[in-house]
Amino acid sequence: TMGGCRAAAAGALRLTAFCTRTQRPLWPGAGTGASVWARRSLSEPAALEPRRRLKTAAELPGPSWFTTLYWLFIRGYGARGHLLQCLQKRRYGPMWRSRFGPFQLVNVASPRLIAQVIQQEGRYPVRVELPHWKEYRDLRGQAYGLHVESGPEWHRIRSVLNPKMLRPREVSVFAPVVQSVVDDLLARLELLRRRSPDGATVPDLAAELYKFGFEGISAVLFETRLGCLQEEIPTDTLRFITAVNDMLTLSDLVVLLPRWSRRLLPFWRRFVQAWDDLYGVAQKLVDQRMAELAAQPGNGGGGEGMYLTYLLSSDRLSRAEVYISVTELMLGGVDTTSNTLSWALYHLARDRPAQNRLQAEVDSVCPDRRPPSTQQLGRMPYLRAVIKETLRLYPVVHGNGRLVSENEVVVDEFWFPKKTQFHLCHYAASHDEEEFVAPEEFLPQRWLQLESPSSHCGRATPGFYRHHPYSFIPFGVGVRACVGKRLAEMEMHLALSRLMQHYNVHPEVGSPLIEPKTRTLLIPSRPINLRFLPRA
Ligand code: HEM
Repeated sequence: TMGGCRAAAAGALRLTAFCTRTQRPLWPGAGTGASVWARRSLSEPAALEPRRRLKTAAELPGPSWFTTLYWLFIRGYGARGHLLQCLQKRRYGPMWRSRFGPFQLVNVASPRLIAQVIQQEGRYPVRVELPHWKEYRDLRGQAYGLHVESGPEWHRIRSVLNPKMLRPREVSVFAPVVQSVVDDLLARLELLRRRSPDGATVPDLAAELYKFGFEGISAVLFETRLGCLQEEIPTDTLRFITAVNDMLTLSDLVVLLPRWSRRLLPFWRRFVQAWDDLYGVAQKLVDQRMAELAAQPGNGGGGEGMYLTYLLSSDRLSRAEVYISVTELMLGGVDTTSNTLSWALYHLARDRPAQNRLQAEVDSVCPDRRPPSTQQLGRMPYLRAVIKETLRLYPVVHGNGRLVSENEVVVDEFWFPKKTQFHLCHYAASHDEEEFVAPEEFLPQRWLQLESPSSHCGRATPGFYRHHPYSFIPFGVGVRACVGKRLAEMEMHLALSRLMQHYNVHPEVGSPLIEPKTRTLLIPSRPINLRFLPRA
């Protein structure tokens, strides 16, 4: 399918583009710099088609900045960015323009259109310019790192980080250390559960799972256990977790506020402080580990050992780049896996048949509560389906970005100049009822081929649950996709399977339904408390 889409996108590019020349861009920023006339060579297939006039961004429907402000601040969509995607899609169709502070956005919310943008993203795709992140890095003289860096420089860093992070075989090297972190998680949940007044409830599960995420990524990076899941949580861990929260909360706000407001309002100062804390903790851990490595005779590189050892021994990153890469990997590893796991458990607790089925699968592959190996995880399709379904309902990255700087982009009958900022509406796409039957329901079985409720005479209706591949891209796609995908999946699969071996999970008595909210990422709007009852 992806090949087909690629061909379709290439076909669209081959069309001769006839755009009306406008003296002044109808939509500020849309036509600047590049010529509005886009002529492309007439190659064979396109020549047969009638000449088509391509429209410009100015012809897209969309709300004014004033209307957006109204939605964000008066109607309360500021913390419900995911629902704003759906609302605007209903109102304007699958592609519309909007403004977010200084950013002019072209929103795309159908998988077909998202695929077209991604397929034209070029060699060095950029998600979004993060001027405030960049400014902070400049202020402190730090390297830019993956999120801020672009072009061949970004690619160089990725090519160092990728090999040991994204190849399944390489990532399975980290399985034993992740298993030991899961041991700690189980012990920690057992302690909390026993200590609670009813002897079962673990309050604010996501908070515990943050520590699991942090310990997991740190164990992989540093080959050292920090003890985040112990009784006494290291102060640096708390500092880091608080700083992640502050930075993510302030990031969207700081970028909207004019510079002059920084002397009057506390936000920029707090944003800088949060980054100082994040970077400071990472730098300290790297330095500690380096001192340990230097003290160990015979441990002089070769890329053996854990991730940091590998990064340092590759010699392709400067020290400053190692610091910022480690900061970013730790940042990526905390909120993402923890919230996804919390939602998965939240739904399993409310869906007894789903939980039974998952437990039965884990028990049959790993009898006697033996911890699963990575090969055994591969034989647990329902486990993987539960995580997928959770990410479909709650994509932590609910909206992604693409700023295509190398070429112009054609999406359906629209032409966009270089440097157009696209907003890829992951949430709207994965909740689209044209793609997913009963999109608001938690139905892990939709990911298992051939299972469908509309089976006829005992035979499943093939394709009942089929969807466009780009309607579900929680980790992004292409060369800029999530670098932590494999590790995140391994962590979530190991933790969830082992939790299922040990506990029956129940909702708190009388607990309300919990909606997600947006705080840069999509997270639960209130703490998820669950009861953990040991399995007989
Ligand atoms: C449930 C777990 C996770 C989800 C859903 C997720 C999702 C994403 C998404 C959607 C992107 C943007 C990709 C794109 O633009 O195409 C991204 C980027 C990134 N993620 Fe993750 N992520 C997860 C876990 C992690 C973990 C555990 C780490 C760290 C080990 C991590 C590190 C990163 C980094 C460093 C980037 C930036 C990559 C670049 O710009 O080149 N993520 N993630």
